[in-house]
Amino acid sequence: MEMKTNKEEEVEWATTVWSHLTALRDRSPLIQCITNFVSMDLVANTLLSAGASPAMIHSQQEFSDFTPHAHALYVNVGTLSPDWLSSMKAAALLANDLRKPWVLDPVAAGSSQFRLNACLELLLLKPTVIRGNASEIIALSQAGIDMGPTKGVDSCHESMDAVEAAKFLAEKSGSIVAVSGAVDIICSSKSITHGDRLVFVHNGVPMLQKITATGCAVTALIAAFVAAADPLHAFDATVSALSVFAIAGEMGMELAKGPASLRMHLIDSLYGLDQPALLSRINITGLSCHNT
Ligand SMILES: Nc1ncnc2c1ncn2[C@@H]1O[C@H](COP(=O)(O)OP(=O)(O)O)[C@@H](O)[C@H]1O
Ligand SMILES: Cc1ncsc1CCOP(=O)(O)O
Ligand SMILES: [Mg+2]
Repeated sequence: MEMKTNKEEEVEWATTVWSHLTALRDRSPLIQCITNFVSMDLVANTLLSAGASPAMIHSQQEFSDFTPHAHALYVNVGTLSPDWLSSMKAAALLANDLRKPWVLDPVAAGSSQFRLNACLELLLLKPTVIRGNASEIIALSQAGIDMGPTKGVDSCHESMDAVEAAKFLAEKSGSIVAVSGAVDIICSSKSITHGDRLVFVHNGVPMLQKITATGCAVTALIAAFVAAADPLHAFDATVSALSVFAIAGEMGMELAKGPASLRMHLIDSLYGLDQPALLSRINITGLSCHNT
């Protein structure tokens, strides 16, 4: 295999991310969201501004009519209760039967035994992608060993501390695993279609952590990018979603005075993101296609 230079890698990623964003805008996929009460507004507005179509449909009675029309399912355990959990499992099973991608956000996975068990049960239903912060991914990878420290929905680890946990979880689950933080990490294991891959996205601004539900919103965006992509390109679609969201955060930060105005400018920047802005900011390391 020929080694690529950093510049070649950067140009290749810029082309990949732009083509995934264009596909999302052209196809405008319908995303079924079963997400927490805190995040519903930001998730829906993020999906709309990126070009997708969100629908918050969480009642099992509606799934047989609605889910066949959705292009992907997004499941988020942020405000979990036992009946929401049965809805989530029913929706994930149906998505699998219909061969539609589904994406899991294990919010605060290590905060209680109920939540951790729920996330592990959902993992058995084979999400296409799992996206969490470092503490969430570490909690899932160590399940049964140690609950570890918790700060609820926020992370008490740096994303780079979760590289080994992410690799382990990707191997164990067969899902693409994404860890958000100062550096976003995306990995998949050799045992799955996407091969043995590890990619780092170096975009974003720390202020994104001061807006509730930005993690939930970027996971929903992953569902939309994966929905608009060929299933074989789900890994690159995941990288693209994380990169586009973080770049919109950087652009929004240039106009913002604090978290509240960043929230507004983030959505505007996502809506208006064009190719020159993307090209000038993109900062991804790791190969953009199978290296075998
Ligand atoms: N220190 C940071 N610097 C730059 N971007 C960050 C930082 N921390 C988080 N982000 C970005 O904020 C968004 C939400 O991630 P994060 O805060 O880790 O999720 P969660 O809300 O699930 O904890 C992601 O786009 C991520 O890249
Ligand atoms: C504050 C809070 N409490 C339960 S869910 C939630 C939102 C968490 O959102 P995120 O993990 O994206 O910051
Ligand atoms: Mg957060």
